Amino acid sequence: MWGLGNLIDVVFRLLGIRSYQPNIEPPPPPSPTASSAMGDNSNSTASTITITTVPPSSVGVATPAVPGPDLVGVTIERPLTGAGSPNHHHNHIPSTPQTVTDSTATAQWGGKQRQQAVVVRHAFKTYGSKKKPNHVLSNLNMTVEKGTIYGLLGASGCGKTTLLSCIVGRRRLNSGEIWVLGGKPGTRGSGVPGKRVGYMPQEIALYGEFTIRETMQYFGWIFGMKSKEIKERLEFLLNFLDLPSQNRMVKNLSGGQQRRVSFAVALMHDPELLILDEPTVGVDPLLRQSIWNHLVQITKDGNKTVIITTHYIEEARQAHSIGLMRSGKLLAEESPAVLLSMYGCTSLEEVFLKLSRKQTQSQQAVQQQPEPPQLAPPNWGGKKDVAVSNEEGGVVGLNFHQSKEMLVVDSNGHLDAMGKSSPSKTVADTCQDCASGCSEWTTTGKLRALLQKNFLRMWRNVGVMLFIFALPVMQVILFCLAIGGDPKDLKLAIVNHEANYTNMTYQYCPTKPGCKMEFLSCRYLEALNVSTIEKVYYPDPNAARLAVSEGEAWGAMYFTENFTDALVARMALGKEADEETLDQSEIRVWLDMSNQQIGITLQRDLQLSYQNFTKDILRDCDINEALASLPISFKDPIYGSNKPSFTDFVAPGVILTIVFFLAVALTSSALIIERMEGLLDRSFVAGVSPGEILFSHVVTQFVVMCGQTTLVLIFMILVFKVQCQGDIILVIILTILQGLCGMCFGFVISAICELERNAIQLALGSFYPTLLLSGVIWPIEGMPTVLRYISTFLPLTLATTSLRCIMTRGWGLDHEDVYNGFISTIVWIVLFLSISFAVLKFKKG
Ligand SMILES: Nc1ncnc2c1ncn2[C@@H]1O[C@H](COP(=O)(O)OP(=O)(O)OP(=O)(O)O)[C@@H](O)[C@H]1O
Repeated sequence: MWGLGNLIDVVFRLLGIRSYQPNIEPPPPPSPTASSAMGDNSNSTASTITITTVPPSSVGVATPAVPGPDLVGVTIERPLTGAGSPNHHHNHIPSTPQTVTDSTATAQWGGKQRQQAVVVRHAFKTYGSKKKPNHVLSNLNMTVEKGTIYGLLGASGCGKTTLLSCIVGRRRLNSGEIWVLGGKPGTRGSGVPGKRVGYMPQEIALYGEFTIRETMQYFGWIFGMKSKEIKERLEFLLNFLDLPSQNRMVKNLSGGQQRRVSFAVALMHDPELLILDEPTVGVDPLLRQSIWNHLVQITKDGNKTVIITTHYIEEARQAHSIGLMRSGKLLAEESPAVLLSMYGCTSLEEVFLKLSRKQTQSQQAVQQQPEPPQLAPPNWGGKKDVAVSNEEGGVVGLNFHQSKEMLVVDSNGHLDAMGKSSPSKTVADTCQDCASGCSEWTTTGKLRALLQKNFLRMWRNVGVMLFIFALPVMQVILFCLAIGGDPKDLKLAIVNHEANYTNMTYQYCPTKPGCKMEFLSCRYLEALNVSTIEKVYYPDPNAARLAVSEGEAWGAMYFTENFTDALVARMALGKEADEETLDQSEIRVWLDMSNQQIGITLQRDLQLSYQNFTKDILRDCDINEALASLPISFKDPIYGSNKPSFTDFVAPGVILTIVFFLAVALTSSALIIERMEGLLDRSFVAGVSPGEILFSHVVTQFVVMCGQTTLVLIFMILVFKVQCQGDIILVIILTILQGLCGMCFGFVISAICELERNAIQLALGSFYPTLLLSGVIWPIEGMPTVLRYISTFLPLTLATTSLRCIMTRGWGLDHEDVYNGFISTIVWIVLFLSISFAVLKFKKG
């Protein structure tokens, strides 16, 4: 009879609310198919439902090739339906995992009741787009009993790794259900991913720059082990796996040694469930045998379970059960001895070939049928358990009686995927065992491990260290030396017909000091002795202009023969001056304005020099020199100086850009490299959450950022004297915040990009638009209106304005322009962090 829990759950379901019970999934009503397999009891209203098992074969006793303890004398219960012979091709996988509470109906190994460590039901998994799906798992069912070694065999690419990654919670099925150690992987309190599982992925997935000891310490800390425990375990594993000195760097080990270290990591915390993806590749036969012996040993007491994939099919004879996988299904799931006798083969390879042929034939037969059965989505209970019937129709000759022990709904309607060796211990209990540890958002061990890992990786990589600290300094130095200075030695082609032409570098031109109106052109040319201009002399205006057109000079200047007389007449006559006087008194200049900065500099210096020249004459003649100025008087500016520096304008934006994009560069690849090397997955499976990974990187980067910011500001402000009128504390805080913002943007990039190449492209691709649109090198007031709006919503724009206001105007946080920069930066940080956290959390294949 359903308990109150079920009733509440049904009400919740009707209301569309998923009730929360740690690790307990409310079971769907039993399907008719399951019912028939269960016999009458399935419909019983008794407090427990007793289910029979589907038998393996007529062979009731499976004797493994390498008999391990508990393996002799296997008793598997007979079905009530009597459809258990392999010849019946009966595929009675219960559509819903159900618990057996009647001990007579459970599988027994050596007289012991077996619990189920892993149950996979109706698993479907595709990669690729909906239009072109690559079906990797197609209605796969699998049962791994606790305390056994389960060998998962199959050709390359058949989906073994995919299945394992779904079991450890790193990938999600498209549909179907997986139960691991009584809970669903990835659910709260299940301990999976986490310390209940030891996972050895196919790739090495180790930090190359760590020593063996540091590697084990890292994972040991993550698993919450004490330093003493780690040391002891390390010593055992070094001996057991014949590893070299614990101080050897992983990257300097041979391929086989690296695989053994990887295996040691999986064994480190002595987990309940070991998932090993090809652990024996590249391992010599002696060690391979000792690995297998160890696996047999640890499963001896019935508490540890091992799932292992291997390409050496024959070595899997030592497993208690074998799952032969092909085309996304298990062709068979049985003990090696049963498989061999059932198919009359002498090797497992033969069995596999036989089964594969049968599967191909059955698929062809199905295709020839007028109405091929649809591959229906899995149906957990209810009337149409189509998936089960399809298996029968689609995979002829397969023995799917893997459910030696089914799962039964207990009196409270709770699902016991473990098969319950102790009636008092339910799945809920099992899961709650670890709930205290699993529900903590983090542990000091994990943080310690992650932080040490980040710092150690940087420390061990001198190139990265130099990059981190030398690059911003170099950028500042280069910026201050290369940008904003006045152009120097710009060639000006001068033609002065008041003096005789001598040669290009020299022209005799007498200057008369005091209030003497002679050779005024020479006096002006003397006033033109500025560092910007290098004078070159030409005999006539045409030659000078030709020099400009040929790029030999930036401008040509011409004084007429009677320049001095005409200029004096112009000043004396004032409004009476005739056209010719005006024309002759003119200094004619032709500039090359193709380079705006150079053209403007020349214009500025020619005009300033002329003003100085006239003021000098007027002063010598006791006339008010103010007459030489335009009647617009620029008083001392309120902010800045009368001779504004481009450096001061650009510096705030450059400081932020350097810190922002260095952080992007550092972080954007950090996660990708770890992910590509399988390290991220390994840490996730060990129980590290995306939040913890992000947090550890934020802390590491923050320390780095403080160093970078200090260096950038010291060089900018103290060494190169870029003006900073405001509070330096505000400058520091805003710069560090921008660094954090860049780091979070880097996280987003690394979370969404699969390849480092794509991350670099995205980071570089975002650099120029951000730089150009953020008002760093040109005022946003000069942009079209639409771009100005877009610009406002970029992470660097308001921050640049804010920093500029602090540094050049000396404003504080009470000014809108200043606090807007802080607010926008914080908003961007939160946004980027949320995006990367969400992507990391939900981006499973
Ligand atoms: N992330 C992915 N995106 C797209 N396709 C994938 C992805 N991972 C695996 N596949 C494809 O899924 C199929 C199964 O791959 P999987 O790695 O699970 O096979 P496998 O049985 O473990 O192979 P092997 O024994 O060679 O390791 C392959 O065709 C593979 O190309």
